[in-house]
Amino acid sequence: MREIKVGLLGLGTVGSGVLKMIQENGDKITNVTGQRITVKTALVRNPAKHEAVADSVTLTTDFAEILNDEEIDIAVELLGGLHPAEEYITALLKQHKHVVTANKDLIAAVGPRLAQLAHDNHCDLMYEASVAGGIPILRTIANSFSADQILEVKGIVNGTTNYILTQMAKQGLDYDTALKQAQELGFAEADPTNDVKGKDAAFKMVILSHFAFGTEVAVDELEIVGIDQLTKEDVAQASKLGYVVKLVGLAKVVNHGLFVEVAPTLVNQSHPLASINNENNAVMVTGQAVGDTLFYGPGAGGLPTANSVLSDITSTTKNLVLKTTGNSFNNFAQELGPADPKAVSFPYYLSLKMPDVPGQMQQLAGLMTQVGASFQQLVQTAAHQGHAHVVVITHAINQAQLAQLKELLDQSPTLSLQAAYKVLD
Ligand SMILES: NC(=O)C1=CN([C@@H]2O[C@H](COP(=O)(O)OP(=O)(O)OC[C@H]3O[C@@H](n4cnc5c(N)ncnc54)[C@H](OP(=O)(O)O)[C@@H]3O)[C@@H](O)[C@H]2O)C=CC1
Ligand SMILES: N[C@@H](CC=O)C(=O)O
Repeated sequence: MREIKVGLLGLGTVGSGVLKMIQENGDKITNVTGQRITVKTALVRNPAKHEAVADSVTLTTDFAEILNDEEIDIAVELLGGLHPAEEYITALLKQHKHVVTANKDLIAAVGPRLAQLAHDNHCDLMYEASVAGGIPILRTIANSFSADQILEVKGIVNGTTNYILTQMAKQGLDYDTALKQAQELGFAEADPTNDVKGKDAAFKMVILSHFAFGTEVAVDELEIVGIDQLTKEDVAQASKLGYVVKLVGLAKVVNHGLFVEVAPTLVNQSHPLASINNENNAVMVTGQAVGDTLFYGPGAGGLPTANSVLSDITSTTKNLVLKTTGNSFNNFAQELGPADPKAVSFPYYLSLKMPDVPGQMQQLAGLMTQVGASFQQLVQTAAHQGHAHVVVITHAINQAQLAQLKELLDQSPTLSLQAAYKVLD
């Protein structure tokens, strides 16, 4: 039996989970892979923080100790952020070390370049944990949907925002307290801006799109709206109308074009995504042959994410034994342009403020008619300080109609659009 030595880059929430699993589940891992996997060295910023594990693993602040250690076969990058992660992974692959990472920021930005570099150096580069934490979704799409045409992938792919929304809706917590709890529980990124602004979910949708549709999408090509502008009033109003507000990522092929978006969405209470609470994630994959499938589990947290990292470590270990390293994690590639905005339709929830004077509703109805939109539901809440608040759910309108309606409302001297969220029934 060979000993496969791992170098860990990072010993935080996920890194310490990986170390714990390797140390505690060693026998099971050996049973499955036929090899003994051990962590030899861990790169950290502050070794004093990690004294508890100092007798079982060498702690270092010098990346070269892992890069130049010929005994280390697999390096696991769990530092987070673009730099120095990109430089370290590049150097490791050039040094013929196999790499496992959970870094969605990096894979969404330069994944294809790193995959090519891995291939050129006959190395594995795997990143199951980069999407939806503990849900094994990337390998499932790559392996189990290999022959089906995927039509749509949608879901809740950020644990922090789902935790915040759940705690606000069910426990009545305010936004800041819920975010603080998500940070303390290890769900949020070191800087949670990307979580709450929807960018973390967008990175994951970029990676999912690459696997599901074979297409490279740049994160700055996506429409991204976070939860930081969401009001308690909209959440409460949605609830009265029978909806739960969730941060939903959606990627869909429409007429040979790809539509990808991350935005707060009103999800009908009877929809499977409505019951996904706290840090849990769920990804719905719709295939032409298989129909709708749903994958559910913890989307953040040390041990659940570590389990996905371990699935990559054990896969790479098996490849090492079989001498089959260097194959791409995702083999599907095709060109898809952006979807025609006129072909992508959803009902929308519109929240509007207007002076509490006669004639405003007629004006709104006039603008809606101008773009070919119509009311499905309309609720007028009690006027306050001379202003009325009106909530509308439209029948399905396409993205071009929505953009036109937003423009008309922008030009209106009296009607003010506060929020526009897509509706999933
Ligand atoms: N937390 C989660 O639930 C999930 C996280 N991920 C991803 O996993 C990765 C790790 O996340 P997480 O464990 O939460 O992050 P943490 O912030 O908890 O841990 C980061 C670790 O990296 C070390 N580190 C950071 N920068 C450097 C550096 N320049 N040099 C040396 N060491 C460094 C830190 O050292 P020190 O301890 O000394 O400060 C720490 O041990 C990220 O890419 C994240 O997006 C993916 C899915 C879920
Ligand atoms: N910050 C991320 C961690 C997992 O990817 C999240 O909250 O989902």
